[in-house]
Amino acid sequence: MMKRIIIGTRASKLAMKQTYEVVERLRKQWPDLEIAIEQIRTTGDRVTNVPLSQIGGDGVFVTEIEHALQERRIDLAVHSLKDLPSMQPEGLRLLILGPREDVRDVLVANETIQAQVQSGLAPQNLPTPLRIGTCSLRRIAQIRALWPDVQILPLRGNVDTRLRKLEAGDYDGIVSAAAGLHRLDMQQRLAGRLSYFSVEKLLPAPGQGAIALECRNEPEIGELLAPLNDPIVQATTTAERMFMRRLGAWCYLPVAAYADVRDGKLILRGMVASLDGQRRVSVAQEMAWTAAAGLERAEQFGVSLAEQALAQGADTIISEVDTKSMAQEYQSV
Ligand SMILES: NCc1[nH]cc(CCC(=O)O)c1CC(=O)O
Repeated sequence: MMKRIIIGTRASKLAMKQTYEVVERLRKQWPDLEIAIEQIRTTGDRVTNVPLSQIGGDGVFVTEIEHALQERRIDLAVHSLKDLPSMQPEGLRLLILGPREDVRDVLVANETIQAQVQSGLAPQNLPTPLRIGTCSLRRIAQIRALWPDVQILPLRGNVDTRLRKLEAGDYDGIVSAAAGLHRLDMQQRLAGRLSYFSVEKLLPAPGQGAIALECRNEPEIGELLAPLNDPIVQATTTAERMFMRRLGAWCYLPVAAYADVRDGKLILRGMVASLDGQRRVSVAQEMAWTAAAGLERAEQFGVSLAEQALAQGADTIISEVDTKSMAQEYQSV
């Protein structure tokens, strides 16, 4: 059994909060384990004024951390699963922590539409044009389907930066993952200004709300982390990520997927939409799920749902997304 481990993480508030959560869980499980934390600066942290897709797209928040794992400078990395590319690097594996945070996206309103948020956001009550900040193609496509006249404005940065830009009056509202706001205990501060999108209205990104533990594929560290693994969240997020991977969807495409397990059934929903919100392929499928079914079943399930989406025209929608021009401004997480 290992006596000491080094955990690598980004330095953002959200990343540190997630890391401390993991440290606490490890301490409970292994009281004698020595734990050190090493903060790692990623390309995504260094370059903040340029759209993510221009500085390398996929993996800008994780590549440096994965190198540190491969070079044995750290033993464990804590990530938001959503930030990880759907292809796993050689020699590294993922264990998913449970429980999963709220998977939904949420609209954070500024005072221009706060009253409408409280009365339920009927489209006819919203200002025209409604100015919404997001950089995610997945959110853009689905928000345009909900509110056809919406004006989408690019918005990047960590949670604090995004909220600061909202307070400055640049937007009527911004759309974020509820999980990030909840983990940073922002609900109180934002009370009365939050309007949650049901997953039916705005399907989340694969892995949204889940924390991933990444380590070398070696038995010693695997043994240490196994008790923290949540097999259900591991299976559902695996299905979501395989849906994404089969579509060849790098993080700048408008692709969404969400799975959960209810009454012994794994239900997976997937969606691909055009950026104008006009065309959409939505697919769903369920299978009996028990822990014994194994992850491979969940993987195949994600692939087969993606193939259904392709058969219904998802490939046309994907190929029509003008990735060159869109990639300059937006990403999809
Ligand atoms: N790269 C953005 C990112 N990565 C993880 C989260 C939130 C937490 C989560 O979904 O687990 C966010 C913020 C957002 O999308 O609004």
